[in-house]
Amino acid sequence: MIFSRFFRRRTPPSPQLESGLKRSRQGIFRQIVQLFERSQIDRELFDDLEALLIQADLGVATTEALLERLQERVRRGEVRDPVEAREALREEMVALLEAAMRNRRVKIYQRGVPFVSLVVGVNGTGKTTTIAKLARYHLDQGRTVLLVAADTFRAAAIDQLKAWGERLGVPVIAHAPGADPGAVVFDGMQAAHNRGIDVLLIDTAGRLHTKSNLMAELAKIRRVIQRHVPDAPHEVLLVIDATTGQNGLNQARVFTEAAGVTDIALTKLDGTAKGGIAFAIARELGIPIAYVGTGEKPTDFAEFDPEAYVDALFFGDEED
Ligand SMILES: Nc1nc2c(ncn2[C@@H]2O[C@H](COP(=O)(O)OP(=O)(O)OP(=O)(O)O)[C@@H](O)[C@H]2O)c(=O)[nH]1
Repeated sequence: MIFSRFFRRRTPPSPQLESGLKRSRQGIFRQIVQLFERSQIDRELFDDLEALLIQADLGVATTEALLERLQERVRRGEVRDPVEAREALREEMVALLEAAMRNRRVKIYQRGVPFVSLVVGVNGTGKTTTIAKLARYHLDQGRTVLLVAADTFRAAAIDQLKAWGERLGVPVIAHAPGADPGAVVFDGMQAAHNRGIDVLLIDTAGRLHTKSNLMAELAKIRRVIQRHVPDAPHEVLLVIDATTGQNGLNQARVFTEAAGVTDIALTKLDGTAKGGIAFAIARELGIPIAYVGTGEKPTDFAEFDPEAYVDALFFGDEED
């Protein structure tokens, strides 16, 4: 447990996060921890920290903002040696994630009114898998779930959602490939009412066509939803693939402008050493990360917690 000597861990470990962030922790974040084994805070330490944070995918703007906060604390005399600087870095990283979390809408689940979640994002980011994970999460909380295959553009997407529905024992509303997504959503809303469903998870088409097409399609889906439940969708969840790094952030900007995104699900954290993308998302989009995906199984999923996330980047139970 070499890392525990360097940072004070405050959150209980989350097994999903701990294993999901292993590559990040054992790669760049280990090097970041090691920077603070030096004897003094100097220019070189900040330069090396800057390079590593950028390498970890925090992006230039977010890295500069973090370094500025740290340097300010050094100037004020609050941070006097590398050990204090490590602790300050941890605090600033948590604060950065928490700032976006303050924009979180409270999720209210009421019996008799379906909670409608519109899941958006580029194909291949893990949208369908995330829907399966969310379905399992809501089932575990005792809620009934219905899946809606509104990504009618690809036959495979419909089949994949049906397969998950079967595995999880959850009904799926689907039409033939090429059908009008609005019509599928209409049937989904009606089925939710008739069956007294608590949570409706809607899979949408993720092809990166023009922003105006994307907006038009999502606006239509919204109108159909609101005919049944005026204050829905209650959640517009954007799925971002962590392995695509800064590119994923650019896609996110398009969807944020087109879809009124309320929450982010950050997937495939297990497949990257660049877990720093979460900080760039939080700071540059200001949208809360609600969930993280840490593998292909429905259980490889966790609600996002800023402290647990930062701690999992710095601590692990590996003995190496
Ligand atoms: N390692 C890992 N793989 C994941 C995760 N989430 C999804 N995947 C995999 O990523 C691939 C794409 O996931 P999908 O859920 O099909 O992605 P999608 O966005 O629905 O994409 P389309 O089906 O192309 O619309 C699949 O092989 C998933 O098993 C994750 O958190 N970790």
